[in-house]
Amino acid sequence: MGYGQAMTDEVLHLRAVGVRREGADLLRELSWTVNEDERWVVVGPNGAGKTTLLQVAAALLYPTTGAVRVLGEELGRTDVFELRPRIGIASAAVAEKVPPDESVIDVVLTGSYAILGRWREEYDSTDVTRAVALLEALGCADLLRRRFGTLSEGERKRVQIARALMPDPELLLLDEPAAGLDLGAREDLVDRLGRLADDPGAPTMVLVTHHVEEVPEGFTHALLLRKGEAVAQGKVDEVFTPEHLSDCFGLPLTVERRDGRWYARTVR
Ligand SMILES: Nc1ncnc2c1ncn2[C@@H]1O[C@H](COP(=O)(O)OP(=O)(O)OP(=O)(O)O)[C@@H](O)[C@H]1O
Repeated sequence: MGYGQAMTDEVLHLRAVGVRREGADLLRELSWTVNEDERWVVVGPNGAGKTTLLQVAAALLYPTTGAVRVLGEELGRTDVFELRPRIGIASAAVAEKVPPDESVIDVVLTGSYAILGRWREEYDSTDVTRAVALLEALGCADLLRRRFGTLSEGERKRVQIARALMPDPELLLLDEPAAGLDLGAREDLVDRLGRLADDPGAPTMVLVTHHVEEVPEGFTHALLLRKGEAVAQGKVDEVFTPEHLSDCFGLPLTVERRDGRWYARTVR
């Protein structure tokens, strides 16, 4: 099949993608395909290129070399302003741009239009009902009148995910959703994401993390990144081996799976 012909269930396709900035290769020769019913985790050490990859997948960053197709549209040949509302993204970069005075309900509502800061948009009652339902599903309906700037880190993460889901995206990208959370908040979030992953009506998901412990049950595939290159990719249990993870993090690791969750530690 030629590159121009998208498979019907393909959501994301990267072919030999490179991203170069100031002489550094942030991504190098990366080829990757994500299909509709898959839930992917992207795992790798600091600086591996995970956030860069998510920016490309979100149609926020064009690759220097190679080709990217997102939801059937080829980057560089499509109107990204039409494409972006079909993609939900929750990341620290997005959260930083939220005005601290913005109410939680408005942070979620403005997700419909992939914009930040409420400014004279009109929302109908179905939008409000949906925003409230999403906040409820993420366990934070009681926060809807609070100002975003007053929330704890864990509360912010959940509100951001509700916001990313607001436009009913076909692709949901989550950049380190559990970073900065305490143990209880992490487990709560991992559990909720696991339930979302199991929902056949949920969007295709890609979740970036440093820790295999943060991979929710129900995530089917993994991509290991190191220095901008893929170390391994495929079904999660074929990728999360001691060999691949040791290679990815550059130290000897043992890995185990218990009750659907993953645990890694250094070999002593
Ligand atoms: N504009 C830039 N110029 C040069 N290097 C850059 C630029 N932007 C990012 N980098 C570098 O690219 C590498 C990949 O960054 P990226 O944020 O994608 O990694 P990451 O895997 O998400 O890292 P982390 O886990 O620490 O968040 C890092 O080493 C970073 O310092």
